[in-house]
Amino acid sequence: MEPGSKIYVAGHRGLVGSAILKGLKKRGYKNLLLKTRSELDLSDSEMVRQFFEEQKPDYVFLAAAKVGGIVANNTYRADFIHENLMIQNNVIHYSYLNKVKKLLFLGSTCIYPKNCPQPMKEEYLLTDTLEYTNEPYAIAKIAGIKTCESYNLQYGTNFISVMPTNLYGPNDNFDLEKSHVLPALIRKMHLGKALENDNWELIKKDIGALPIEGIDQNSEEVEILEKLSKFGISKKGGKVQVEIWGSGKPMREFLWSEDMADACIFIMERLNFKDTYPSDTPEIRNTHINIGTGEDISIFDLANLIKDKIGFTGNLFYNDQKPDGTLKKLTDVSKLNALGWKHTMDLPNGIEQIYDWYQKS
Ligand SMILES: NC(=O)C1=CN([C@@H]2O[C@H](COP(=O)(O)OP(=O)(O)OC[C@H]3O[C@@H](n4cnc5c(N)ncnc54)[C@H](OP(=O)(O)O)[C@@H]3O)[C@@H](O)[C@H]2O)C=CC1
Ligand SMILES: C[C@H]1O[C@H](OP(=O)(O)OP(=O)(O)OC[C@H]2O[C@@H](n3cnc4c(=O)[nH]c(N)nc43)[C@H](O)[C@@H]2O)[C@@H](O)[C@@H](O)C1=O
Repeated sequence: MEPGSKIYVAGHRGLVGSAILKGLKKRGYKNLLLKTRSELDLSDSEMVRQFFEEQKPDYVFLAAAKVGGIVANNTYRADFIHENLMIQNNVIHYSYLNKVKKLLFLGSTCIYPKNCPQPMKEEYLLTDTLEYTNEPYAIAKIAGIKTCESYNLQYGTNFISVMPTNLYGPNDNFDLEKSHVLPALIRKMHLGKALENDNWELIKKDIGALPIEGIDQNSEEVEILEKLSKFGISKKGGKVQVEIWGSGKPMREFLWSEDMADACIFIMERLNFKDTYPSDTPEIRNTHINIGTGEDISIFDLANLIKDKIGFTGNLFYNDQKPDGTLKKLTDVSKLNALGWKHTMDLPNGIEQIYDWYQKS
């Protein structure tokens, strides 16, 4: 990429897109093409066609998608497969027709088989059945990787796919039901601590800044308390309890979003699709690159780490009526590390930074 290249970041207000935008600006890229969802709905093929024909971007970071945590994936199954297929089909196809020089597509480690050997190497994709809770999303993402691969092989495009682990950072989704575990636990324990201190000003400020479905910040405190308990934050006999979904046993690997963005830009600046493809097998399963830290932590330990960092002193209750999902999905990052990239942010520091960010925003 040249300093003046026209670079389109799709989804630039989301967790990953905003970090990519920040990273590109930091490196001096100035010709950045940005559209909000209301300006350009990427699931609308006519709008996408017009946009690419008019704007002719040189490079595309495809960070727009329908994204959510385990319960959102399991509940809105049709939306996750439909919207993701629409967005990626439109963006990839019109990138090809308009001669985009390079495109980066984002998969996710949850699309490896449910019982994948650990750590997960790139070639383990499509070797076994998927985790049920996110199967529709995973199938859309696998289709995205295979779309890029097929356009490269048939049309000679230069579309690269990466496979990020669970991400967190500024501009994450802090919804109590639809978000991923790390932002959800930050918010639940932040509210739990406020409840321990009877800090209703803070609780109402939090709900005002980021509405919780069905809760009016101006309601009576007893009513707010009753409704918060439906989201797993409750107070009984003076003791506050925060609910953790599942058994606490699943292991997850967490990568700071700005490290993820750095890896994406690193790959776009240095690699072509051929560098990421195996040269010796007709059965291509590993045309993508894992992005992660190579280290994981149990949800139990994560919850206690967040509890300590926030200073919440109440109880944690493990609700086995909520799904655990995949028990382990640790990336093998040797391919990326061998290219010279490694993450910089460790989890304890990342949690401190994201909690700071959350309190200020
Ligand atoms: N978060 C994670 O832990 C992981 C994420 N990924 C992948 O990274 C990518 C980005 O995810 P993340 O940043 O977390 O997601 P976010 O939900 O934070 O951001 C997604 C972005 O996509 C935009 N978007 C969604 N639908 C449309 C549409 N129809 N038209 C235009 N824009 C749209 C959203 O816009 P708006 O805000 O206006 O709705 C938002 O800016 C995804 O491909 C995801 O699968 C992979 C692994 C883990
Ligand atoms: C990134 C990845 O994200 C999704 O997969 P996931 O890793 O299972 O996502 P998660 O962050 O929602 O949960 C991780 C673990 O944590 C537990 N857990 C505890 N308490 C809360 C809680 O309060 N909220 C959430 N969300 N999870 C909780 C939860 O039960 C699970 O065991 C995919 O669907 C897929 O879309 C994908 O790509």
